Amino acid sequence: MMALRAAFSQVRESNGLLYTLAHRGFTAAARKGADVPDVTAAFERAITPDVAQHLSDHGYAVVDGIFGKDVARQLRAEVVELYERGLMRKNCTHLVKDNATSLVEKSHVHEAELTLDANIQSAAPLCSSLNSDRTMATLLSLFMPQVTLDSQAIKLQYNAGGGGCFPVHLDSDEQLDGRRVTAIFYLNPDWHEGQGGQLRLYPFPSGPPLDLPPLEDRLVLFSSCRMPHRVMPATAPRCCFTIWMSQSRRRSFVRSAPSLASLEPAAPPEQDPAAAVRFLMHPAVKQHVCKLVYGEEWAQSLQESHAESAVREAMLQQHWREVDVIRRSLGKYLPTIERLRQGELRTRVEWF
Ligand SMILES: O=C(O)CCC(=O)C(=O)O
Ligand SMILES: [Fe+2]
Repeated sequence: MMALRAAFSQVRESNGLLYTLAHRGFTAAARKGADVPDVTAAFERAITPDVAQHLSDHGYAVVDGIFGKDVARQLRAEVVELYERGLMRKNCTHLVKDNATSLVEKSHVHEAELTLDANIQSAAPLCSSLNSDRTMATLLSLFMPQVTLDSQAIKLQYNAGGGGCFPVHLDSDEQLDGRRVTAIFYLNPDWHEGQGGQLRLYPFPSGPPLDLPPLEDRLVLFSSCRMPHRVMPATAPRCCFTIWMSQSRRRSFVRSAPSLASLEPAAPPEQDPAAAVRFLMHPAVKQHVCKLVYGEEWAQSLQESHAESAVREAMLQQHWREVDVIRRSLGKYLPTIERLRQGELRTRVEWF
């Protein structure tokens, strides 16, 4: 542990630019009369080797009490202010069909990307200062040698309630972009069960879906490319912000997408069940297995997240066509998939 801490200080000291940016963020917060929180210390307390180990082994980790109540309230106030000043945009689901992308608005969910917009940065100085601090990415890279997180982006979200939610999705595709770790900070004091809005993770096949209430001052980390998740309908306003940490420099070393045929075991699943499980758990295959296993729930979440429209219908039809194709191409593995679903087969998942 001491050796790791020493290595961490060296990394930090060699990166003066990040410190300057973080300091500018704090100065802006201070000008507004806010206390100046020590964000670096908060991240150092939060991202321990144990947290990184849990993230690595299970694909997610939860840390409560990140900044303390006062800072959490300041962060929430910034998110609410951006919403009330009309500086947020409706979040959209992207439907890619016949080489064209249509955007389908999610009901009630509003967002602002801080990274690109100087106006929004100055309206939310504390949130911006969090994104300028690289401690979280540095520590995760140190404790999880599978990833080298060298850039990050932040998005603020205001869900106005009234059933606002997200469909089941992955945040990223490792063939297409560098996002590897999603970190969501929740900012909802006095949350109670009846308000919904839980983050639901699907850590298949390690366990059943897991509901995490969006509690004030809670941080949830998970694998951007390999952890399917959704947000349950929220009946009350719900605030959070997300930091996506990416490995941009090593992207070119990421293996290219293998074909299903090249991964398939030579022996049929009855003869070599272990090889069948390995095949089904390959990240390129597992995402399809999840879509099949949670097909109904996936469809329902698409319906709940968007108002009725022709594009939503097209999205649902596309979903069911995909599920059908997956079911047919994985036909001989269906009994193995069912056993995985029942938790009868133990297997190690590579989450990163
Ligand atoms: O609001 C949340 O809890 C998660 C939002 C989400 O999944 C996303 O922005 O991609
Ligand atoms: Fe997401």
